[in-house]
Amino acid sequence: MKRIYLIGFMGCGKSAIGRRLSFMLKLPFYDMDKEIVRREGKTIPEIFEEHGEPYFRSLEARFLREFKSDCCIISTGGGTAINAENRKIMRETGLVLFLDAPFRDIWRRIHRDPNRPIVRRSTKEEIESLYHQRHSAYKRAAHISVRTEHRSLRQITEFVAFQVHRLKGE
Ligand SMILES: Nc1ncnc2c1ncn2[C@@H]1O[C@H](COP(=O)(O)OP(=O)(O)OP(=O)(O)O)[C@@H](O)[C@H]1O
Ligand SMILES: O=C(O)C1=C[C@@H](O)[C@@H](O)[C@H](O)C1
Ligand SMILES: [Mg+2]
Repeated sequence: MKRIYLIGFMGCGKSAIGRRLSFMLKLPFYDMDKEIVRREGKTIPEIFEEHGEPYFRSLEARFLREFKSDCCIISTGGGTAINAENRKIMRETGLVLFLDAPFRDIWRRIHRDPNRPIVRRSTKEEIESLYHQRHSAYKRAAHISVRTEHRSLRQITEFVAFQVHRLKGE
């Protein structure tokens, strides 16, 4: 089996679902944001502040280009799927699932989190506009979109696991 990528906007649940899915499917789990933080020895706000956003984007692209393992779950960063080369790599090396959450759920989850530099530097209106701008890139990247509204983390994880088994059986 190839890789399973989770994509979507900040706070849609990529990290939370990825961790649960890895337990359920007994597959290794990689959270791209955490891998980048570990490799750089800096937090994401520090990387943005000290080196700028383009440098962070280059680290995401390099992670995907150089990553070697198969049969694993990868939670991407919220901006990973915006880059066309990243989309191509993900679609060619795995199954790409878009966790499609409504903006009001997203905003409730992220607006007080200091670890997301884009949220820290923007107004609610700016984040909402970014959410709409990015939506079509997530759709383009994904093999499957999963609507998360009114669903618990457990329900979403079970639904994603079901989709993975269904596609494996085809
Ligand atoms: N369907 C859901 N029901 C309840 N809580 C949720 C749901 N989805 C996500 N959450 C919670 O919202 C918070 C943000 O989720 P998470 O960190 O997984 O987002 P993310 O997509 O990884 O964001 P980022 O792109 O910034 O890394 C977490 O506390 C998570 O447990
Ligand atoms: O949506 C984004 O651009 C980001 C999302 C997070 O996962 C991190 O990758 C970082 O905070 C940038
Ligand atoms: Mg995350």
